[in-house]
Amino acid sequence: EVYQSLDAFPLNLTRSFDFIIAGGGTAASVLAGRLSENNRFNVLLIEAGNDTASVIELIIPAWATKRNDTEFNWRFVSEPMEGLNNRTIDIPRGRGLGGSSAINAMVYTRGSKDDYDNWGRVTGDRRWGWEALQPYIRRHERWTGATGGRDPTGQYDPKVHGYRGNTQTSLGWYEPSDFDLRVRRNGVLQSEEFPNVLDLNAGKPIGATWIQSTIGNGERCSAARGYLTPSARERPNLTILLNTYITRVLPTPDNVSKKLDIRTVEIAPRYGGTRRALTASKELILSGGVIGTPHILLNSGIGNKTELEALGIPSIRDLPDVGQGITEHVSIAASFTTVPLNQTTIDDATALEMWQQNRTGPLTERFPNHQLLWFRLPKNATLFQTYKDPSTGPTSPQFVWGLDPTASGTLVLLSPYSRGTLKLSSSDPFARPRINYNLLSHPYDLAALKEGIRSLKRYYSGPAWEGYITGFTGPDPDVLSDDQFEQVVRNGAFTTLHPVGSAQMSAKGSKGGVVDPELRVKGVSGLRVIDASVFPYVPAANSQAAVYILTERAVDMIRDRW
Ligand SMILES: Cc1cc2nc3c(=O)[nH]c(=O)nc-3n(C[C@H](O)[C@H](O)[C@H](O)COP(=O)(O)OP(=O)(O)OC[C@H]3O[C@@H](n4cnc5c(N)ncnc54)[C@H](O)[C@@H]3O)c2cc1C
Repeated sequence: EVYQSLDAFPLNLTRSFDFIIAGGGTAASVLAGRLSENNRFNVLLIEAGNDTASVIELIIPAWATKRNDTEFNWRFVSEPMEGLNNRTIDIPRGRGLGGSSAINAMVYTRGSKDDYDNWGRVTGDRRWGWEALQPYIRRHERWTGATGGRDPTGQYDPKVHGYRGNTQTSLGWYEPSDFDLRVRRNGVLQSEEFPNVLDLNAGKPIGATWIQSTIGNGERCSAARGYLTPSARERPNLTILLNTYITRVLPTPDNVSKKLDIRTVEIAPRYGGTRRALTASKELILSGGVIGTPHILLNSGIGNKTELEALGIPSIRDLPDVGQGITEHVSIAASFTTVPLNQTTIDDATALEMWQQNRTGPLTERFPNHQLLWFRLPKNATLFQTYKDPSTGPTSPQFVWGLDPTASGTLVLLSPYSRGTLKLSSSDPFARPRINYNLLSHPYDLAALKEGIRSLKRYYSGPAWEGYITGFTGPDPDVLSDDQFEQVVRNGAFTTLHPVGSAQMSAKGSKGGVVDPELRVKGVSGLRVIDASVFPYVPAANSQAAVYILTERAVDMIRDRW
């Protein structure tokens, strides 16, 4: 059953809930869908926003940004960052069922083998490594081929996909363009540094890859649409409560064990009002995302004791790492010039007709480019004489660049050293938290972006680009002085919306971190955190696939326990 608001939610619910999932986003939708498959489990999911599943702008892939309003987007704003010459940046995050997966750009990239092996290393738990995660990597996915049914042979590896999962994935509807073929030709001619890769989701995405998306039959497949399907919503053991704000999690008052037990969630109507408390009989699972989760923990008195008490919030568990260590990809714009391009475009009315008639055409895509270039710097790059490479290993790209026919775009640094923080601004749970990613606070990140630009220059000087690329507009570290380059980057850098790691998992005995490798809050029983906040490192990839993988893994940990 779906309740539209707390007011509509019956006060005298006789049912008790085995699991309460606090937050209704990407991870939460997977949890609610999977746990309620077992009719022994009574599951309640609580979400601050509205339903998203039938909002047309959130279904048509090219229309994703049309609902960039506060209904479906929290629209946080960062604090001024020193590394960005005191600029603030916008921090969009999904609000509504499916969370960020309902408003994101749908790019489907799992990351590299080393990304996951590194999770296994830092948590001392091999279950988080690439090989051990293979069943979960496939379990969430339903590969659907290419939109419109064209033959995608040679653009993906059928062996590495899942076919029976909930998240529909696909290649785009377009046939490869002359530009795409030029990219592939260059992949052969420059195969040493920029090879062609058959499938970006096979564990070693280094080279030119075709883009895959969480799109099925020309429609966005958010976590809400994939897991909270009409038939899942009909389950008598699944309750969804919308437009309800989680203020805090609360300790169990009559707890007899010495260990702090937390299974109660305090909630209020979306815009404030009388608060209520609900207790799970088995577990409370926090899935508020990279901003919501640490915000709720801190509001509850779980975090840095000194800082919380200074705000007048009684500490119930001193965990100084709550809100610490947020990692986000940092990016800069760069542009090359090309010979005049003869690009045909389809007008808006025709595009809409194509989508309506048979779910084809440009509205089935979010981006105009069909391929991505993932790359690493040469092993002997002088930069590594000064800095240890922060990327997780040789299968992890250090950069990604969208291969757009205009040869202009965004260069993304995938493994930055800089780490950020989230802190409370007041003891009011409705007050916005103070978010500072500290972008470009570590000198490696700036130095790496400089080398990344040089790699792009080498790429576009490859033999296949003769007669196509005519120049480089910049920012060019070989033309600008060091100081000029630095100022261009600091004044222009932005992010790619993949923040993670505000409540990180760490090894069982480790004093650092917020959750153990089973994602239980350290020193607390009854409470897990399952979402992107637990990632100890940002993957060298867009972050949603890793959330699906992590959550499917976590579902089995919960099932094993109960
Ligand atoms: C605009 C945008 C574009 C992106 N593009 C891509 C992309 O192309 N590919 C990709 O892989 N990744 C992309 N990402 C990132 C990816 O979507 C996220 O990493 C992932 O969805 C996060 O999942 P999550 O479960 O951790 O959090 P979310 O999905 O954000 O879920 C958190 C949920 O908790 C709810 N919540 C928070 N606080 C409270 C509270 N106090 N009370 C009640 N509910 C609360 C929120 O409303 C939300 O529904 C993008 C993200 C954004 C915002």
